[in-house]
Amino acid sequence: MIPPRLYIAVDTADRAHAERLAAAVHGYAGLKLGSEFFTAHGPEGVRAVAGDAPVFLDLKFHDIPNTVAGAVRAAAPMQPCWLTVHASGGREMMAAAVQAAHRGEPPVGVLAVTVLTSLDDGDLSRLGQATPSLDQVRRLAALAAEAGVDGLVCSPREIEVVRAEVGPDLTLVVPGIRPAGSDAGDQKRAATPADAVAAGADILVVGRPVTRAADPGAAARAIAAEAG
Ligand SMILES: O=c1ccn([C@@H]2O[C@H](COP(=O)(O)O)[C@@H](O)[C@H]2O)c(=O)[nH]1
Repeated sequence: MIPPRLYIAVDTADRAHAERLAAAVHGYAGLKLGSEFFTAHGPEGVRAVAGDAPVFLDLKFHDIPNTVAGAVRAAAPMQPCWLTVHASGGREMMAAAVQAAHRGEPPVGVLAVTVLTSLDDGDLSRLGQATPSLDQVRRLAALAAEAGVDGLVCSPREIEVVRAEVGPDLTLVVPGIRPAGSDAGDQKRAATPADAVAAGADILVVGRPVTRAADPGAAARAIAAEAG
């Protein structure tokens, strides 16, 4: 199977809704299952809803290295293509995650989340981080690359800077995607599918513009077409 360029964020605790979304996008998008779905339904729910679709397990692990490595080992039987850790957990933690993920059979790809796309420079400043988001993303991306991760999660607005920092080999996964005219919601560093792909995104992550659409299948197909 060709790895999907589009993952739909199935952020719901309603299993029937998740199953309908999975059916609507089957065959041309993968499924990103995160803390809302996983907390409600666990590994069994992930397996049941995903079926044969590629799974991106977005639990954003952030803990000491030993604990994160254990969580990655525990996630491996779900056979996700990707899982996430927070880059701000540090190089040692990311390296422990990578070691555990690559020992799995099949190995799992580790993505490091740089700076959440829901944060802008004002939010970061209120967290005591005066450095602009672009510089924080660049620094975390470099650290994650040193730790050996397979890819990075960044906003569409940082793709070019991140690519220049880490080179061509890492997969750049980009949430904060909003088709023109759609509601940004809590996303503060967002862009359209076409702009994200033009900037060099490898994988787009889209949630509410698809999951809250009257016809999620049609919405996902339109985004896939725009992404090319
Ligand atoms: O920086 C990040 C990291 C992860 N996400 C996740 O992507 C989706 C986006 O959903 P939308 O409904 O399209 O906003 C969601 O599951 C987040 O947990 C992110 O948005 N930003």
